[in-house]
Amino acid sequence: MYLKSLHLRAFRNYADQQVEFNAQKTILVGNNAQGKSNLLEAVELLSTLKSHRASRDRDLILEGAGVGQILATLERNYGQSELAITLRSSGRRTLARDGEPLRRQLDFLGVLNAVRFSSLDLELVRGAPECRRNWLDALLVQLEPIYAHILHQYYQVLRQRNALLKDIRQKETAAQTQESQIAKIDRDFSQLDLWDKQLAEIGSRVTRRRARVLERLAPLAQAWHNNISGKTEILEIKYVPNIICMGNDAASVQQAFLEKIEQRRIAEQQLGTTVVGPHRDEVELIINQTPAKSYGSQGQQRTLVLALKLAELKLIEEVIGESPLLLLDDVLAELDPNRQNQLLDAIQGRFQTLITTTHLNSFDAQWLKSSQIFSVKTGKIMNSVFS
Ligand SMILES: Nc1ncnc2c1ncn2[C@@H]1O[C@H](COP(=O)(O)OP(=O)(O)OP(=O)(O)O)[C@@H](O)[C@H]1O
Repeated sequence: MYLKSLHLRAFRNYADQQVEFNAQKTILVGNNAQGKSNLLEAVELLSTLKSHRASRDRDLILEGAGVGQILATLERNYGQSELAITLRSSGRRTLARDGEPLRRQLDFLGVLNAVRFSSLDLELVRGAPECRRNWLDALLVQLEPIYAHILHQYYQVLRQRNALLKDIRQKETAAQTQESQIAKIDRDFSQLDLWDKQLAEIGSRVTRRRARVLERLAPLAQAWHNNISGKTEILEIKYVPNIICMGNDAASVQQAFLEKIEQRRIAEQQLGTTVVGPHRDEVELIINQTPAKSYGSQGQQRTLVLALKLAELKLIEEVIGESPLLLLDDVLAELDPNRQNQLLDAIQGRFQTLITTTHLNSFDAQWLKSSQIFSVKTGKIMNSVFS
């Protein structure tokens, strides 16, 4: 797929900016805080409808404006697509594809696929399990947009179940002094049974999909890691689901889920929260039999993240049948020449790549020659004197 143009209206620090892409590689060069990452963020939004930096749409809209817009023209094997996201400070977003308003996010997701790689991605190795779950979920949404809906449903059920558990705990405390609370608790328990079933049903869909995607991703990442490390390191990626089950069929996972809920019932009631389910999954990253998180050197961790990102690119390409975009946010200059070359070799003109950087000196001359170079200054993009 190829992003032909992008039009940002009142988005972040861009008032009204049109960008036409005309090379396989685009380099955005500029000082800090000029708007380079903001442009990649717009592409990220087109791809996932989420930003890793903003939780509220209000922050994405140019300060002082009420409405912001991201418009894009994308070329895919099946033809051209026009994408539009309208952001409102009041919070309601609207989406359109080829001029038609879309009611479901699902119909927007999966049109533009992209893999983002930034220095923040080291958190994938170093950060809490949540970072790895989020990464895996974002990848799944790209491969299978319906997963966004499944995940949304799961967190909805989880929230309701947590509220009920909290309520039961409060009533139990009160029941020690008031008889009238006991009947209410009985009613809550029968409601809890219903939530258990829903949690197990939707939660097992999450667990099974995460297991499946890691099964496909792991060998790709292993091969890249082995290659980049000069065959000195062996990477292992292990999915550690909260619900452990021998089979991966829906019935077995659901059964294991319900059994675990039963085992942890007292703990859940005492804590007043759900302790069973994929919101407690972990993905272990192990290099030469040692957890990368605690023992990996910075260099090893960088190699690992690079291997994961290259594996993501390959997997999306395999599943979608088209090459996704690659967004490199200030990351190339941080890689040593060996890793830089590995990455550049892997891209080989196959993936449209948008790169942000504060300086061009670390780039290979050949690379610069074949790239389109823009300079970014206070929310304005100009053709660079280097191109
Ligand atoms: N909603 C907004 N309205 C106006 N300006 C904004 C908004 N959100 C962010 N900015 C501005 O955008 C700039 C940050 O841009 P960006 O994150 O793209 O930096 P960058 O060019 O990638 O730099 P760095 O190399 O530091 O990452 C800051 O000047 C910030 O004040």
